[in-house]
Amino acid sequence: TRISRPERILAYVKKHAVPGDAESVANAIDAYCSGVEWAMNIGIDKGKILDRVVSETDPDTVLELGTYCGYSTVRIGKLLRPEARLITIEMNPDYAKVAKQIIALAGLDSKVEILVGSSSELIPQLKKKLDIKTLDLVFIDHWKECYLPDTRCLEESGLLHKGTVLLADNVVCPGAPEYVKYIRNSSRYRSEYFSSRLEYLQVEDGLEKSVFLG
Ligand SMILES: Oc1cc(-c2ccc(F)cc2)cc2cncnc12
Ligand SMILES: [Mg+2]
Repeated sequence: TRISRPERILAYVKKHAVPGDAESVANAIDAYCSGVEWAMNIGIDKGKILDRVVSETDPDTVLELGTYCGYSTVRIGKLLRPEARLITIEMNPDYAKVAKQIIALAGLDSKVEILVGSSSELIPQLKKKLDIKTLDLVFIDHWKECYLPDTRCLEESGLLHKGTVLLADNVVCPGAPEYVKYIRNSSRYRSEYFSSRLEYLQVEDGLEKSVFLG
């Protein structure tokens, strides 16, 4: 059988990126996915919104739900201070295998920890397993049906503090209606929608930024 799409992306990055240069890794993935074949990375336009939210939040501890090939992991990781930590959860071991190599190529492996498994099982273990107190930023970009249950789990696990930022991808396409309904109607969050484009296409999509009020 042919190699998978993530493995084709990895091969392209190995050929075209500069080891240790995170920006060249992200640019290589964008070049491949714009020019050769589409893939579900956050992409350039939404990526710039992600960059701005990460820079404004300047987090010590970040949780990403949904690693895929590690594109957003690299985009976030390259903006973090040296002592900051980024935990990313991916349930597909084949995706995680590729992401680990892409994150290492970007020179970010010292800041990033990839956990392979179900977010609903791993979130309750974060405090104990990873000596984490609370999260400063959560980037939600996995299966849309998991956005709301995982957010409830983050609340109940005591992982959110006053001011924690949740940033959710794909709130328009493919859409996360239950999550959006909950978060926009909850008095425990202040939410803001950032309209953009689906990665590498002219279709509308957007990010929902929600600040936990405690
Ligand atoms: O950014 C994304 C985009 C799409 C997607 C797929 C097919 C389509 F037609 C449109 C959009 C799916 C995703 C699944 N998980 C995380 N992120 C995703
Ligand atoms: Mg996405």
